Amino acid sequence: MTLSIWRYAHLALALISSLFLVMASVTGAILAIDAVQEKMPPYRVANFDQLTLAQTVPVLKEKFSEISEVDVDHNGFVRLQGFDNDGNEVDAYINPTTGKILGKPVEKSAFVQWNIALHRSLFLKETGRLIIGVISFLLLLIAISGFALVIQRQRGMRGFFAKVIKEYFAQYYHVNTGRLILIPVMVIALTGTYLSMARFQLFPIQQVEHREVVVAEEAPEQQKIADFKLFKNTKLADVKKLAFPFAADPEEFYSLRLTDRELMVDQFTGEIWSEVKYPSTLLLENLSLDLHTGRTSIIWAIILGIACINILFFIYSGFAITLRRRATKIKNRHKTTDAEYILLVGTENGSTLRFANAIHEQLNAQGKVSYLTQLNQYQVFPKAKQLIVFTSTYGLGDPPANGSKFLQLIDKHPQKHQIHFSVVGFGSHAYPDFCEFAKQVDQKLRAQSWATALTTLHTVDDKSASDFVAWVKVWSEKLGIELATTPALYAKKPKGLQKMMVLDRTEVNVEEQTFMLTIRTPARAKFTSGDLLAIYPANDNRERLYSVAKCNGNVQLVVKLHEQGLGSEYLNKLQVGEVFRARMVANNSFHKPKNKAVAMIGNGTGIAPFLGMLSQSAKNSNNRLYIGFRRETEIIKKHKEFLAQHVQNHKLRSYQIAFSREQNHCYVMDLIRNDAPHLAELLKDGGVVMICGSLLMQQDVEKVLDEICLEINGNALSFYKEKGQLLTDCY
Ligand SMILES: Cc1cc2nc3c(=O)[nH]c(=O)nc-3n(C[C@H](O)[C@H](O)[C@H](O)COP(=O)(O)O)c2cc1C
Repeated sequence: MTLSIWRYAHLALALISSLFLVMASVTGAILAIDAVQEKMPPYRVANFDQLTLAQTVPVLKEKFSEISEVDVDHNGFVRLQGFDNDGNEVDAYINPTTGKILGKPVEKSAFVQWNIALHRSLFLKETGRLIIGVISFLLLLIAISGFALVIQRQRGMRGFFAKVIKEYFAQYYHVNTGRLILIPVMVIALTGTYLSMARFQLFPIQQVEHREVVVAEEAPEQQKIADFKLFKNTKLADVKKLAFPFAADPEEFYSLRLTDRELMVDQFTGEIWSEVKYPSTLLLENLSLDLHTGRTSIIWAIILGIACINILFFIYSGFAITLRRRATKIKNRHKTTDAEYILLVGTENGSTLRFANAIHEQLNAQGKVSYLTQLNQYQVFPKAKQLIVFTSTYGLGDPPANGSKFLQLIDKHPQKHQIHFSVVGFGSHAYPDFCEFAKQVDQKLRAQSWATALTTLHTVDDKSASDFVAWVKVWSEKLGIELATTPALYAKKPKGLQKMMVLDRTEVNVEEQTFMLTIRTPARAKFTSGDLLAIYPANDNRERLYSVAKCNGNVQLVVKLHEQGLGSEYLNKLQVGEVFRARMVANNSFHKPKNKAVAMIGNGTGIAPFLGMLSQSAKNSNNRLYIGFRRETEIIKKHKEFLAQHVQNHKLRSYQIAFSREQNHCYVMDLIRNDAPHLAELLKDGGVVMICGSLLMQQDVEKVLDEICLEINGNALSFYKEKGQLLTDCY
């Protein structure tokens, strides 16, 4: 319940303020760059922090005939206005130890000034400033509610910086960067709010007023400025401005502005005539300005810039999370009161709803009266025969947002007749309380007099379609209802499909029923031989995977055409020049290791990745190939040519081909047995065996290899498997 309040508050505030926040963040990031750039010119002298007024003022007085004021800015740059000894007007940054002119002050560019105006007031003067003030305050509330959400997600303050479990990109980085950048964002929001409040004079204004001073008519004797006690004790770094007396008149004095007070100082004796401390509101305003603009520290200015860019990312990822939660809509054809199958869903991020919806749609398609709704919509279902609860778990075994009231509702609305129920829990073993809420629901329903369990509690780990199918099988069998049991049907729809084009193809070989395809991938598709090409032949979520060879930068497939084979028939229909959508799937466990001796073993279409690996091999690689086919067909003659060519250019040491249906009935296992001493030595010396092809061949090959290893090396094949020396990709 509390989770929902924080979440809705966080979302509502973000919705209201997002447009303004985008503007404020973009301009804020630009101004942060400007703050960093401003510090680049080398006008700050090396010993600036140690210098006192007593060291500086006498030097300047000597160098310049007249000085009206000396300003020290937040960068530690000293600016002097006055006249030099030749009577020329001076307004420049100077070296406070020598009086040397270092550079001219430069006005901020029109672009930066435009950004400042937009950032401060949206070009709307006072109205704009008010809006910006409110937005700053909203940002503070967003940061606070975000902080509360992270604490809840991480189960308390202690786990605040504990590992975040990655569900998907937007969620993972929203939380991760959120907790890192929280403090700068809070500082930006708090200081922005304070500056606006000060601007609108929401704090009592205290004027800085000096007391009346009675001045002697005769000027006292001029003391040495370097001996003025106040000047000796005042560091240049604490000075904001020193205004010089106009003339050697006793009524004229030094006006000294420090960070926290203002002083009037006698020009002849250095005595303090009057001293006024700044009110705390003004000090706070200055501090807010320092923190909000990063004007005093280059590192802080950089952090502020990063925080501004991060706010933009928060806005994107926050809305991406929200859209994802709302993506799956519930559609019911029947009324609650008529429904015989009641499907209740508890979901936070929408994935559980996807599974429930798949069952709901199948029941509807079979003419069953099904009703799908959220856990919190639980009520009396007058015609219900079957009740199914699909629910995820969050926090400490807590319900998802839309199931917060469910357990109480069960007590509140007892059903009026006997109903069968079944509970499917969705969770993740990455969390300690695996499917805890589903367990509570199951127990609660078991305790109801009107409820009879149709199945035991089933759990689904990490949205696993095969876990879900295990429940589908049990439930549908008990009721005699036919439901799909192919996991791919319940798996998530593929994303990131890319356009690929068929460059070349061979005809299907009558004997072996195989053909080869050469496919061009988009430039951004990164892959290597041994990776998989995933195709979606029926344009649904049914996926078919093929091992690929990378030849001349293109994908090369060797496909066996199966009768009624969804994938192979689809590929066979593709013509040269045709474009289709697919994606590359990295298959890291079947990449050819570099700089190692490799024995490639396979049968039939299993040759495909090896062709690519040989193409990609360096010269003098220690590769050997053992491959089995039924008969010597045209395609295999082409393979032979390719292999002979690679032996010639030293990418392949040797190759052996077994034909099972030719006269001598040779199998891959026979080739391996014949080469037993070499294979045993290869494994002993750290070489790698790669197997690709049918599962049956893999079993047989592994059996033979095991015998060889035991006999010659004294170790079982499992010994080398554990060391990662056996890589397989069989189907
Ligand atoms: C912040 C957070 C907390 C979670 N806590 C648990 C938990 O305590 N137990 C559990 O089994 N799964 C937990 N999960 C995993 C989800 O229950 C699981 O991913 C589920 O499939 C999500 O379903 P939904 O998308 O329908 O909400 C948690 C996930 C997140 C993001």
